[in-house]
Amino acid sequence: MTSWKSQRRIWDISQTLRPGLPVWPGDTNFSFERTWRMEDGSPVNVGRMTMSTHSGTHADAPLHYAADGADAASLEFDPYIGECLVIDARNVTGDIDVGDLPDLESADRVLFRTFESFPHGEWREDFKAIEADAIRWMAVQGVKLIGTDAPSVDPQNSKTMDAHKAILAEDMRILEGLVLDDVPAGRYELIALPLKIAGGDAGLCRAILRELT
Ligand SMILES: Nc1ccccc1C(=O)C[C@H](N)C(=O)O
Ligand SMILES: [Zn+2]
Ligand SMILES: [Zn+2]
Repeated sequence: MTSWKSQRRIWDISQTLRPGLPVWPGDTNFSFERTWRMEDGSPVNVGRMTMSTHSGTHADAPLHYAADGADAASLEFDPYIGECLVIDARNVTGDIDVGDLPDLESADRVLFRTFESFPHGEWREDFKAIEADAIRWMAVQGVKLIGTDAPSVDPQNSKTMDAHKAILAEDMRILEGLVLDDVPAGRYELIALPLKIAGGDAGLCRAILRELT
């Protein structure tokens, strides 16, 4: 038998898609059901899912926050694969601002851990967002992708979407809903490819971090 054990340690930073997955208030719940069942005599099991494009761990496509923005199927690979810096922002009070940022070590991709423990079982309205100034500051430093364990880079009640707009203006990319509980701050290889959904305003991701060589 082939052994699939990786030489380098891998952290799964994806939420598990399942019924009961916390979703943005008012958005579509995640559901999964079997349409063909082996116990009913089918030669195979086949399922069907219903979900929001922003379920669990996902990448926002620019189309989510710009009417003429790129859809999920048009997203480039490069922002979603490569070296990243995980920042521990658990002790930040309020939203993440420029003064909360450590030395970014020339990272192209930055992921923020804000939760002490990821809320797998409940929706948390009080998540930490990211200030537009902090986004612009990261852009100046060369950051191309911003990720967070929070469900959005803007506060839940935002009407102005300042962080998303700053990200649009800087042509950066976004990952939301990462699970970083077991990941010490530092540098990793990120792999988080969004699903290729034509017209999609976001793409669900299986996101992992891999130990660097
Ligand atoms: N599902 C929604 C319904 C209404 C308003 C926002 C959302 C979001 O999912 C926000 C989000 N994840 C974001 O990209 O910031
Ligand atoms: Zn989103
Ligand atoms: Zn977003």
